[in-house]
Amino acid sequence: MATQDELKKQAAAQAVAMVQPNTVLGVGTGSTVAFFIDLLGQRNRQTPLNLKALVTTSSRSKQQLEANGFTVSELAEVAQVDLCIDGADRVDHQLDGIKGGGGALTLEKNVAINAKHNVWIVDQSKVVDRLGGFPLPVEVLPVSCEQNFRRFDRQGLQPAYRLKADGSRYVTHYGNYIIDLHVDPLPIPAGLAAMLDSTVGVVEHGLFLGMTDEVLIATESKIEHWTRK
Ligand SMILES: O=C(CO)[C@H](O)[C@H](O)COP(=O)(O)O
Repeated sequence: MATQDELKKQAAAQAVAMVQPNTVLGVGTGSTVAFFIDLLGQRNRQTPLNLKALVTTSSRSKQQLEANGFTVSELAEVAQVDLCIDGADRVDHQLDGIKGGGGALTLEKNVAINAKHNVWIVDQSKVVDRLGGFPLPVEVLPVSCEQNFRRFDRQGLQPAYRLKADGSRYVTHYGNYIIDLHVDPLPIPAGLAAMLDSTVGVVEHGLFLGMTDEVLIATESKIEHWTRK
């Protein structure tokens, strides 16, 4: 039986084959994407891809890309991303998902929304019938985080600040906190997304609805290839 890491690597390898030379590539964050970056580096060393530009969604991925010989640009420096490859924490059969387990949701959503084509790479453990089974991250401004925490609590969303190993609050790349909501399954994801989108002090949330075009799912027997209808 393949390990979870072997499955992640298989999905990553398939995504590497989708990258076209002379394009602008977006690269996400996470352990599956980490396999993608190393395999992309291998391919680029064998046959240079001459990417026009490459943007990424975290300092972790940036470091790894640079270690693989890539030059990384800021999103603001590129007009549009041709293809974005990212992981996901959960994905349902409508290709909606929960992301942000690694805390990079704000930049991930900004890169994804500015990409012509989005592909998620996941192993079979991420697939769900109904979105849930994973805390929903919400990035909040520190200035109103307590009010929003209490608001989420009153709404029954079971909020918890994301903490670091030392017990202090996790701080995002942009200096904000993450409140994880523990609702499983999410009853009406689109309604929750709309509520969060209109909550002052919420910077972004991990509901990625209608955003990805394809999902590559590594299962024991094959790579399933789901595309948005
Ligand atoms: O959204 C993310 C980071 O914010 C990742 O894409 C998501 O957490 C999946 O990570 P992994 O491939 O390690 O399971």
